[in-house]
Amino acid sequence: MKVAVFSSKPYDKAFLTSANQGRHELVFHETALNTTSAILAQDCTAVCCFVNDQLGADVLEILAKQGVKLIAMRCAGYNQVDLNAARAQGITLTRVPEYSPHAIAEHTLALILMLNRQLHRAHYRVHENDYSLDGLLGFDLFGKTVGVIGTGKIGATFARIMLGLGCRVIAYDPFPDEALQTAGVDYVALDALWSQSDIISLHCPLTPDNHHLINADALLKMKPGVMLINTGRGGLLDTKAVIAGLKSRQVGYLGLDVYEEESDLFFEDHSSQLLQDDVFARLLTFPNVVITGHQAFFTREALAAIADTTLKNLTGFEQQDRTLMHLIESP
Ligand SMILES: NC(=O)c1ccc[n+]([C@@H]2O[C@H](COP(=O)([O-])OP(=O)(O)OC[C@H]3O[C@@H](n4cnc5c(N)ncnc54)[C@H](O)[C@@H]3O)[C@@H](O)[C@H]2O)c1
Repeated sequence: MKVAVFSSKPYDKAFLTSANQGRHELVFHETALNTTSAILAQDCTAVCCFVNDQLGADVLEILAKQGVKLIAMRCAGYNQVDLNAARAQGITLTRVPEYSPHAIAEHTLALILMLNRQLHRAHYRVHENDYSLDGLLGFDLFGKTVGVIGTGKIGATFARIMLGLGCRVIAYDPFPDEALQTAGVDYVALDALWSQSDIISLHCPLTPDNHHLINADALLKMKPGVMLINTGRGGLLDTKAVIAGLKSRQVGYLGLDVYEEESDLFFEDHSSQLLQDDVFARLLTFPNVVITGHQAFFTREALAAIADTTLKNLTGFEQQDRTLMHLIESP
């Protein structure tokens, strides 16, 4: 089967080619999928996409007209896919529901430790022969309350890590996980999570219902100086409201691996260009904000698992064997 792989980086090519073993004809394109680049999928039965490829109704229509029958997402989230339009166009959707929840959960912990112990600032001080500690004061994680929003595969893994560090873990999820409750996680209402948490971490999918879940109202209910961590999806957090919270010190620390407008920025080297996004530029001015460019998933184990499941999805579609496929069901 001929497959156009969009937004492909050298590491995607390496892991997908290795998992493919020559079975499918993979055509790699560095460009992201959008209305202009969709033409590159001509003659392809499938396209393989990543988090910032555009899969709105307009792109899906172009793909369908060119004969594309399958969109194989090589990620877990699919908030950018117009599911109704895909169904209307008769396009099948697959994804990689699980690759390494540890990769994202461990990166979440890295952001927490970096912010708390000011490692980003300490690193530069030492390189400037400055060993003063003023301004680097942290706090013990032991005994602090961590609020986890969404306790699926990643949130549950993260919750267990924080329990292991001696934190009190509270969570909000419409579908509580009994095993986590047994392990010591208390499920609470959102308002209680806002008011009790020293650290709040987002691990739910972005849906129309929870866009800007963290907004000005929610921020007012939180403990002053709260630490916010978002490795979920950028749209879960109202960035402008959080910037106001940082300025008033209601938000004490902010760790982001995702950003609302990341599709214009992340995964590319823009170092010789001027940054045009003023909101993002403001975030970069705070000493208590750490941002990574959607790299939480980026471990060897995760990339190997993503490639393996993506190839199974392609082969399952070709063989019409649903047991091999991880389908995204229509709403
Ligand atoms: N930064 C990264 O590199 C990266 C990588 C993978 C996934 N993610 C993000 O992490 C999210 C979670 O991934 P997962 O594999 O744990 O998914 P999952 O499907 O296993 O778990 C999601 C959980 O969120 C819960 N949920 C849904 N809506 C909610 C809401 N409004 N409030 C609270 N909980 C809600 C669900 O009940 C479920 O338990 C993905 O949807 C994706 O957006 C980020």
